[in-house]
Amino acid sequence: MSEMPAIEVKGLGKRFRREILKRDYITWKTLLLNPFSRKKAKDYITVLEEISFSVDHGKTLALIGQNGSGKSTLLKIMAGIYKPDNGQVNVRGRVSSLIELGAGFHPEFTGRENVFLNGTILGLSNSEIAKRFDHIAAYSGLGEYIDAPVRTYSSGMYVRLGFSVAVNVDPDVLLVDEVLAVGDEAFAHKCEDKINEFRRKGKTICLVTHDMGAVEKYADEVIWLDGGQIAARGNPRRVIDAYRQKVAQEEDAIRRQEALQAEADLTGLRWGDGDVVIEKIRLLDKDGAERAVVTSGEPLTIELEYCQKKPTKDLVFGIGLFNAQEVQCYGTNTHLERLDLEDLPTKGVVRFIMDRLDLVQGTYFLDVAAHNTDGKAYDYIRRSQAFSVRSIINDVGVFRPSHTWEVFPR
Ligand SMILES: Nc1ncnc2c1ncn2[C@@H]1O[C@H](COP(=O)(O)OP(=O)(O)OP(=O)(O)O)[C@@H](O)[C@H]1O
Repeated sequence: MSEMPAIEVKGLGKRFRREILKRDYITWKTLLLNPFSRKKAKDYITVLEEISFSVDHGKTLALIGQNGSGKSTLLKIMAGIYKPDNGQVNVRGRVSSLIELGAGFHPEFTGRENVFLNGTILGLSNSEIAKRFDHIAAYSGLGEYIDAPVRTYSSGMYVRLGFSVAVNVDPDVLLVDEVLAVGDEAFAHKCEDKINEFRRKGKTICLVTHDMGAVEKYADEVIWLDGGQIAARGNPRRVIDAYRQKVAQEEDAIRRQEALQAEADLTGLRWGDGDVVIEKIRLLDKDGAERAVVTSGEPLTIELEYCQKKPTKDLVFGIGLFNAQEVQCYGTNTHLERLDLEDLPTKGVVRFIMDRLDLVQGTYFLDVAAHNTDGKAYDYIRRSQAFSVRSIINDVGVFRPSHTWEVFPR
C-alpha cells in the first residue's frame, strides 16, 4: 500500500439547487414574466465549503454533526455518487460504501442478479463475483429469497443484501452512513463485528453517525461538521465534548424560548391573592449556571426569588415536577417537610437542592407555589418552566431508584 493517505480531500465545496422551495413559488405567470428566474445564483444552497482533510491507511474517521450539516453529502462525494463543485477528492484503493443500502438494486432482478450487478458497480469481474457469491448469499441470510425479485423484499432484507455485498468485496476503504442504526439487533451486531474485523485488517473506514458511543468505540479521529464547514477535528473525546456542548447550548436556547412562550400561553394558569409573589424561577446546575437542559444523575437546584407584598407568618413554598404525559413525578413543600418559615425576610431566595436529579430522559415541567398551610394560594404558577433531561441511559418510567446490578453463578 502506498505511503499516500487513503483519503485526501482538498478545498471541497458542494452546492445544491434549492428545488422544493423554489417550485412552491413558480406559477405559469411568474415563469412567463421571468423565464430565467430559476437559474439565479440565489437558488443554490451551499452544503459544503472549503473542506480539507486526509485519512491515513488503516485509520477510522467519524463524521459527526447536526442534521443537514453535510455529513452524508461529503460521504457520497467520497464514494463518487456526487461530484464536488470545487476542490478535489482522492480515495485510494477499492472503495465500498454502505450508503443508502440497496439503492443500487434493480427491483425486477432477483437478489442473485443484483449481487452481480452491484459487484460489477463496485469494480469486480464476473468471475470474482461468482467466486464470492455463495459467501455473500450465506452472509445475507436470505436463504431461498436470494432467487426472488428484490421488489418482494422487506426493507430489512434489502439492507441485509446490500450490506453483504458491500462488506464482502474486499474493499480497502469502507464508507459507512448510519447503517449501525438500521435493521434489527442481530444485524447491528453483524455490522459491529464487520467494522471491528475491518479495523483489525488495517482497512480505512469513514463513518457517519449520530451514535456517539459508536464514535468513541471505533474512531481514531473525528471531524465535526457544522453548517457545511469543519467546526473541529481531532481526538474523539475532545471533539465529541465540544459538539455536545454546542448542541446543549442550542437546545437550552430553544427551551428558554419555549418556556417564555409557555409562560405567555399559561398566564391563566397562575393564580393567588398576590400577598406573596414568586418573581423569578431558575434551574441551576452544579456550577450555579442557569439551565434548561439538564443531565440525569447530576445535581440540580430549583431557585425561587419571592417578595412578600403583605408580610405573613404563614408561608409555605412548594414545587411539582411533571413529565410530558402530565404525570406528576414528584411534589413536595416546606410544610410537608416541617420547615419553619415564620420569620422570613420580605424579599428572599428559596432553594430546592437535589444532589442527584434521577429522572429518565425526556421533557419535564415545573410547578411552583407560595401558599399558606391551609392551601390558600398567594402565588401558584403551573408549568412555570419546561426543561429537558438528557441521559446516556435509555431507561423508562417516572422513578429511577438508586441501584446497581449484580450477576453471579448460583
Ligand atoms: N440531492 C440533494 N438535492 C438538494 N439538496 C440536498 C440534496 N442532498 C442533500 N441536500 C441538502 O444538503 C444539506 C446537507 O444534507 P446531508 O444529507 O449531507 O446532511 P447530514 O449532515 O448527512 O444530515 P443528517 O444527519 O440529517 O443525515 C441539507 O440541507 C439537505 O437538504
